[in-house]
Amino acid sequence: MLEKNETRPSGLTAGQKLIRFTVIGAAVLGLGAAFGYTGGWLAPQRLTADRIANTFEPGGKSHPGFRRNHAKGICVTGHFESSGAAQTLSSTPMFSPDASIPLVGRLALPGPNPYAPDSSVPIRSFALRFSMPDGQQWRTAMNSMPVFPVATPQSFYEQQLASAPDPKTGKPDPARIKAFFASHPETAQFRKWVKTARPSASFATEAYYSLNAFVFTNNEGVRQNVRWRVVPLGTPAADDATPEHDQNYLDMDLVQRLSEGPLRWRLIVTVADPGDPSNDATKPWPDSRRQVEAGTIVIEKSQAQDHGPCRDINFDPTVLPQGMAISDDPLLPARSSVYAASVDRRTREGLSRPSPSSSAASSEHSK
Ligand code: HEM
Repeated sequence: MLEKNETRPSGLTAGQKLIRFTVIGAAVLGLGAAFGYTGGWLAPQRLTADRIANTFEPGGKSHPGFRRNHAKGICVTGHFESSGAAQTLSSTPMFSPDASIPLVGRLALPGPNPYAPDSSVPIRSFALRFSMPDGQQWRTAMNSMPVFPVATPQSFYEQQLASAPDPKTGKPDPARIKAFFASHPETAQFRKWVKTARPSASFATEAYYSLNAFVFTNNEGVRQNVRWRVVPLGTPAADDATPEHDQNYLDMDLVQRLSEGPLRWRLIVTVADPGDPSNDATKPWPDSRRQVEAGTIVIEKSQAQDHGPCRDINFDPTVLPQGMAISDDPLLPARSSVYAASVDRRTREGLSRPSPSSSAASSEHSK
């Protein structure tokens, strides 16, 4: 309360007001510019997560509710049985001797089409989310090829553009793909692999690779660069998938195999030698590197992805427990932000509609 004889401050002078408004205006403009920069509106050529995500919607068309990449897939559940051997590499509770960790996974085909024929691509994928008793998680998304075509998000983007369907033919233009490969010699090892790769007729017979490098830290604080892969255990090779196979051959094969018992993969960690590149997924490490068998992945059940437990999971490979961290591989942060853009789009669009692949495996199968 003002005393009777007190006077109010006389107010700001015109000059002071001008300064105040200028400062407020600058702050608002600065904030807007920061949003604009982050959103890529100020620099249309700058590579953003949304711009990469758009490449999975060729011609501006998408399949609402589905993952923007690896759209056709099936959920699986099971657990991981630790051997204890990887405890020397990472302090994660998952690698404690005799740990048994529940998991939710997803087996899938790369590509944005949830109705793609199983024989359309020679690559299959396996994503896993391990949930530890103390609430920590390890999420990993692996592909069935031992080497990635490109090393950087920019090259990935260029490859996506080069292999997009030509609006005139509806098919990728071989000349553009050839030109991309010619200007990207780092794709050589991948091209060599892809020449002999065949689309397998089973998810169960494939090995799946982390491709990116990560850093493991053990209880003594020793840090080492690693990659990992999962290798099928006791599963004889299956035939190649052919165009004659049913659209949902892979799902039906999985359901059939699980009705006979669980499927198993060995989780093998490869430890880098000093000097092995950790920032370049186009360069596999030599086979002679130390291999540590961390344990066994046991898959017991499958569920259609439109109502299964994997549907809403973002298998972001940067979600890691204590004792694991991302490396300096530039693909990892890019993957994290583009997966988030994909999750944002698909969850905003509503629930995935049942796909042909879903209907083939709409009941749970376990033994
Ligand atoms: C910059 C490079 C990459 C980009 C932009 C990219 C993009 C994407 C996107 C948008 C999704 C869908 C995510 C979702 O909606 O949940 C996805 C899924 C997936 N990606 Fe990548 N990816 C990249 C590199 C890789 C690499 C190197 C691997 C292999 C190790 C990989 C393996 C997978 C797998 C397995 C899935 C399916 C996950 C699931 O089943 O939900 N990706 N990717």
